[in-house]
Amino acid sequence: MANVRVSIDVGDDGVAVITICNPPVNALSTQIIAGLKEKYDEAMGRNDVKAIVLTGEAGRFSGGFDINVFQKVHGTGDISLMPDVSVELVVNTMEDAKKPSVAAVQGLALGGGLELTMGCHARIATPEAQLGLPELTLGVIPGFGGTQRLPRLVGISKAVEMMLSSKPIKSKEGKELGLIDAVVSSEDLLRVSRLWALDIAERRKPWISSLRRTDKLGALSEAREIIKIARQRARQNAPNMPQHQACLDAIEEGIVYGGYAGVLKEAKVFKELVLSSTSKGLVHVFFAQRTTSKVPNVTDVGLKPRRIQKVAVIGGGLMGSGIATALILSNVSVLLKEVNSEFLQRGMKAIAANLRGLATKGKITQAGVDKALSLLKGSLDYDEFTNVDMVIEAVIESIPLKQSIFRDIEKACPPHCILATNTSTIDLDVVGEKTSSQDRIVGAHFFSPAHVMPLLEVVRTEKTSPQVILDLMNIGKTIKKVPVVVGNCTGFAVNRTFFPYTQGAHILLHLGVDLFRIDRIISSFGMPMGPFQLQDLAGYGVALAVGKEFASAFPDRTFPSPLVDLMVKSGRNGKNNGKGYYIYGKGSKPKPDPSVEAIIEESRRLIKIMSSGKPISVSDQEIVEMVFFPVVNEACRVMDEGVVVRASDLDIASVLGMSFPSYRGGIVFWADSVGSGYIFTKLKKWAELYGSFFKPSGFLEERAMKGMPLSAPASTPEHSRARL
Ligand SMILES: C[C@H](O)CC(=O)SCCNC(=O)CCNC(=O)[C@H](O)C(C)(C)COP(=O)(O)OP(=O)(O)OC[C@H]1O[C@@H](n2cnc3c(N)ncnc32)[C@H](O)[C@@H]1OP(=O)(O)O
Repeated sequence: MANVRVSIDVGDDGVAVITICNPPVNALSTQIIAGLKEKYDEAMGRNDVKAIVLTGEAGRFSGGFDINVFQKVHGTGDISLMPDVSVELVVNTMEDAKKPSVAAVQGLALGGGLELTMGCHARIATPEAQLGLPELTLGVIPGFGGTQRLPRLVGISKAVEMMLSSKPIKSKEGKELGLIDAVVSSEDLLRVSRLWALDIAERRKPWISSLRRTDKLGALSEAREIIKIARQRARQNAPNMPQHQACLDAIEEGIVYGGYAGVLKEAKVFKELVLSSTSKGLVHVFFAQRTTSKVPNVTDVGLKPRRIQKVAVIGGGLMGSGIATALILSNVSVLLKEVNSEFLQRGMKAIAANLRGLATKGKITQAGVDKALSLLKGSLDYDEFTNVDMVIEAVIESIPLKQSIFRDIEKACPPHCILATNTSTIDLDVVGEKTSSQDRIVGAHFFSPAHVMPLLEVVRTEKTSPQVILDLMNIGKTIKKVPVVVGNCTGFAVNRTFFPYTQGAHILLHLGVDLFRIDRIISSFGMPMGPFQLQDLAGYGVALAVGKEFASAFPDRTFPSPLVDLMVKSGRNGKNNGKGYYIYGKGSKPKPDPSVEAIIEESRRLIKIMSSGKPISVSDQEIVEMVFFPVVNEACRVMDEGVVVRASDLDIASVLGMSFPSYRGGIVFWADSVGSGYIFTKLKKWAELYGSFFKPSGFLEERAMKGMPLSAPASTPEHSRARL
């Protein structure tokens, strides 16, 4: 591509400005890396060049190594596609050169971008610049020397924190830590950087190679202690993810044997990790998340999102107050409507409490809380709905109530206003049945707590206009959600796909498998908690209501477990009343409650699915499969019916809506790593043994027979009975 290049511009002052240009984030593609080497060689060879300033075009230094290359390596298994940057470019060409380099950093320097700056002899940055090493989020470790140079510039403790958390810092903090040498305005950036480079060349300022520094490393025993603690923490916080320990290995190697040995170790470990399944999953999620914003016939037809300044939220309960919180936090004015002043006050208080919670966790400042609250107004009628751009209804799941609200808001709101509902169970066509505004009716399905959970299902009906979908996607992004456009069906994409999750677990339990073993195994697979603990958390009211919903929509594949009913009868309601499958005490971890065993036995007696009353014997792997393969089976139906635009949207929905482990790439990606044939065979066997709940769908069977991945796009248009 013509606009992908590295340019060199030598001034009268003898400074060569080398600029990376690869829109939009100046990613370090193979071409850019070759260009950097070439321009550096040119600068070294020219007599009129005394020093170098390295920078990025269009206000961004660099978003790091080109992640597309990882994807190519994953697709081909060919690790030789990775260019040799760490030694060849950063050490030999830049850091050990006979002319000094200064990095002029604007916008962002992430991953390989920040690593290039650390190979320079000084770094000048503008105040807003973001500096970070987020490689671990892609299943790898920094691979251009970051594991060695960052500890030498900012000290081991901070470097470990930055790498393991993947969180960037701003220039001001970078300056305090010693990562940045000077913070200047963007107008001054190049001028100051040129002077700085000349000052180094002419020895007015020190010529420092980061890799050779040791002054920030401290005593060996201290360094080892920091790493030991970090290892323990990573084992707890990032189980199943090898990159955390591997990153610490590389840091430790450099501390013990010196920076250069560390660079070599880093390069070796980096290449191994690039080929890991963790990296494959995480890189897939990176691109899949960005692909959700590309919706055929919506985002590719030249429409522009309209500005949404004021939103009315109807209902100040758990969901309504969460949604309102998310909106005001992102500068959108909210009118909160309730039926009486008591409920309104309760809603307003809940919003204030949400904000306080975020402030306590240090996520926003007190000024941020005040600013957000100034955008909130309460209302008991529709008088002020005349100038709202969008309404989000979030009242209880009652069809007549929702229908009457939609009739009212159709009259009260301006004709451009988007009419959205947060229903999770009611058909949108039914919600809007009594209006003549079907084209502006859309689902805005948030997940609880709405101000925290990142997913927003944008539910469209056959009549919702592309403009309305685009507007909702846009406001979703404004409030920092990831909008995924889905079709209108029972449970939409996430709840529909995951309803067999708990069902599968209940079948296993009734086949005699220990409840706490199921939860333990599913947690170690990577879910934040097992299906039973999740039921405790959501409350049994939700479990019963949702169970009924799915039983009537999909009677052929619902397992009629009597257990939740029995739990309620015995006075349990999960976490809400402290008594569920687990016992919940204040401030302590949930403890398995052995007394539920009697209730489970009663449930088993009622349902009698154990053949000759004997528990089945299953391996840990089979437990994972009996819980997740039915989920994959439902995902197949969701894809077949066109409820999602593409398979990878379901991956993102599963990761962000259900906390399916991102390092497994999402539900469909994971299923493909297991293989459609294997899943089909297993489900077929279980269907014969345990009934129709496990019966493989037509879509799965077809893919299995053809040996096709589940994520492959449908080969014929009629394959997909698009519901979108
Ligand atoms: C060897 C080294 O140590 C290894 C590495 O450097 S690994 C890479 C480390 N860098 C990262 O992880 C940063 C990844 N990128 C990001 O976090 C964000 O994209 C960002 C903060 C840079 C910009 O965010 P934002 O402005 O919201 O734009 P965003 O939509 O995410 O990205 C814009 C486009 O750039 C692409 N992009 C971003 N970073 C990229 C990268 N490092 N490589 C390739 N493409 C990249 C995105 O895929 C997207 O493409 P699309 O428009 O075709 O969908």
